Amino acid sequence: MHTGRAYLECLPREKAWELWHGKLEAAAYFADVPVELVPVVQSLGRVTATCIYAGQSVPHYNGAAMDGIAIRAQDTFGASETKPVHLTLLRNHEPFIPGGCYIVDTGDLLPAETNAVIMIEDVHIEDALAEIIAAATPWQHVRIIGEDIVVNEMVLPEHHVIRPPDVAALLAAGLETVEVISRPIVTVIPTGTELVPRAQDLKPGAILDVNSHMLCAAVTEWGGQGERHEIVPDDYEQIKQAVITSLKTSDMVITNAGTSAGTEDYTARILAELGELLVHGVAIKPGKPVVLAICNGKPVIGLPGYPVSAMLTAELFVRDILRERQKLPLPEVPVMQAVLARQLYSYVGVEEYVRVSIGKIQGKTVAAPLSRGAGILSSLIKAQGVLAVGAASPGLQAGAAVEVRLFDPQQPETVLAVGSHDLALDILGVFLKRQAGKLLTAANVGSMGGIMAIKNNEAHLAGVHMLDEKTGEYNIPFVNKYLPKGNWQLVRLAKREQGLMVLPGNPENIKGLADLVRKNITYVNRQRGSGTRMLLDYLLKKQGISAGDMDGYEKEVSTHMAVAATIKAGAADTGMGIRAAAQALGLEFIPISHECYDVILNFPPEDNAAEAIIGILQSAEFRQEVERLGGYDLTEAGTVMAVNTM
Ligand SMILES: Nc1nc2c(c(=O)[nH]1)N[C@H]1C(S)=C(S)[C@@H](COP(=O)(O)OP(=O)(O)OC[C@H]3O[C@@H](n4cnc5c(N)ncnc54)[C@H](O)[C@@H]3O)O[C@H]1N2
Ligand code: MOO
Repeated sequence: MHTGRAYLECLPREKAWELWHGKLEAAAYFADVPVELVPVVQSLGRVTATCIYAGQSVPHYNGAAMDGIAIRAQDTFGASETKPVHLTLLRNHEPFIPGGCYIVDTGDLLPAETNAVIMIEDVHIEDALAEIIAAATPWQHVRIIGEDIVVNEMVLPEHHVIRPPDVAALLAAGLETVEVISRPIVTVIPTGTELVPRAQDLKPGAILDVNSHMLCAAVTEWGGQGERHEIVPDDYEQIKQAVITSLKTSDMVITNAGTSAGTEDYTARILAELGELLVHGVAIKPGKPVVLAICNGKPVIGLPGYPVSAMLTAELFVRDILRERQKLPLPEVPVMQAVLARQLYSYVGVEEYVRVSIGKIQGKTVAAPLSRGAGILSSLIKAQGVLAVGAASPGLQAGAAVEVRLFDPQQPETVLAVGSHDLALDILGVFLKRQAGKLLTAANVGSMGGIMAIKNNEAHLAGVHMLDEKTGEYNIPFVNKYLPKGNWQLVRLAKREQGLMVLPGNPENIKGLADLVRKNITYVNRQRGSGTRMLLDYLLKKQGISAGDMDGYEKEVSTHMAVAATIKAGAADTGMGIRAAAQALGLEFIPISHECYDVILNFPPEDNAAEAIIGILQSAEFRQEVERLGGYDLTEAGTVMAVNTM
């Protein structure tokens, strides 16, 4: 039965954490932790449960620390260059006699009754006699018993993360096993009737379960042991049973999806029934509907279904709980100060996490926001970090100082591309990494957004394809108009084939733009300001076709792929876009025109990146790789179309 009550109360993140952590602490979740014995040779990264004491001394015998002769020190007293001492060389099995010595190698057991070693380079051996010209001090060049570790001495303290030299020290101290804190077992239960386990089972409306694998991987990264439960459909009793069963074998249970207000979102009610529901709803975005509960003294957490929400809430509410349970140190979060590349609106009352690409441009570090949708998993892949827009903030202005939480403290040198995206840019990124060791990061904001980013020194590179209706010329009039200053150059990347996409077999027999005004032909358009829309308007005007006579001119979508998907779904007969999009969805393509996709490069003169990029664009390897995508002509790639050095 659905109660209709959506959320308890959206708590601020800090409050939710305090409640969550406080209750777990009160339940002794961080104190009573299971331990286990593991072979020392498999203990890397584990955390010692107790202090570990040596079972034997290291070394456990007195041994030679150098190659040389083992002697009794008092036999050498008084030796000098003018009064050398001669010692008798004894064989290994011969008993020691005063004035005798043995040849030893580093690590050899020191022969009985000797107490020092003289290095071989300080000895002259002739006729079974060793001549020395300096006195030795007792125990010189000898590794004495326990020099390193003494039996019963503490080798490692408790709650110590075992590193490679620790493995060696434990073994040297005579230990074969070590008591460590057990890895917390975390069962991840993917819920949702729409979920399927394998890509081959996908059909419209079905969703591939990727989150459970992502969350198990995250648990592993945080020291735990992720156990994936099989998919449970949206059924109150089945989810409840899955949680009950999982609780028996786990230290923590994560359910994924079903946290929100939908008719089949049961998580919160189930957890309230099974234990104490602490939180349902945190004032964060993404991740608002997260559910936190304690059942049988164990944390049970309902993570939202959208992948980005699931990942970010796991980082907020799972990671440090697991680390603390294992006594693992909480790593310091690396942060970087940056300026925001463009304006960001945000909801007041929720803390919003925006994934960003980062680049250092003309001396300042710029953070360019990426797609914000909770379902846009690729934003987490492309981003170098996340910035939090505080709950009280309605948003941030372009140029605002922000602090970015970095995913990786080691930031490679980046080339930040802001503008219109094209598949060729991804390939440029691969070449740039190979040849110049730089990472190409991209934020897609359209051509005009790219020009503005260059103008404000907030991008190294901008992809642009803008047609000037008056001259029929691409890009050059725009850079000259909007970028009167700055150290930029406009470089040709490709000519892209633009055309009409139609269903396979071209059922309406569309041949060109003139067909768009035919009765019964429906069109799907690109949004105003997009390069494709500019091109269509230009060509319509040139051919004297009135947009008003078209059915669907007003129907707008915002990507090439969305045009293709609309036609594929039968919601329009045709629409304009690039060949690669038609190819991707198996549509037929009627070529209409070519457009010029160029890049504006913005690097200081001393930076060789611009040169490297132009070199790549001109290379045969790059051209071939891009042309293979279909619909690209790279004959002019790498040609500088316009420059400005003001
Ligand atoms: N009326 C309202 N609707 C929604 C609200 C709201 O406040 N009022 N909140 C939205 C927010 S915010 C989020 S986040 C989501 C959370 O949704 P649920 O946790 O209930 O999850 P589902 O609706 O079942 O799934 C959301 C989405 O994620 C996909 N999904 C689920 N599991 C997986 C998985 N294992 N692997 C990959 N993808 C998965 C699922 O198919 C859906 O597409 O609710 C909003 N709605
Ligand atoms: O909380 Mo949801 O994750 O904002 O989309």
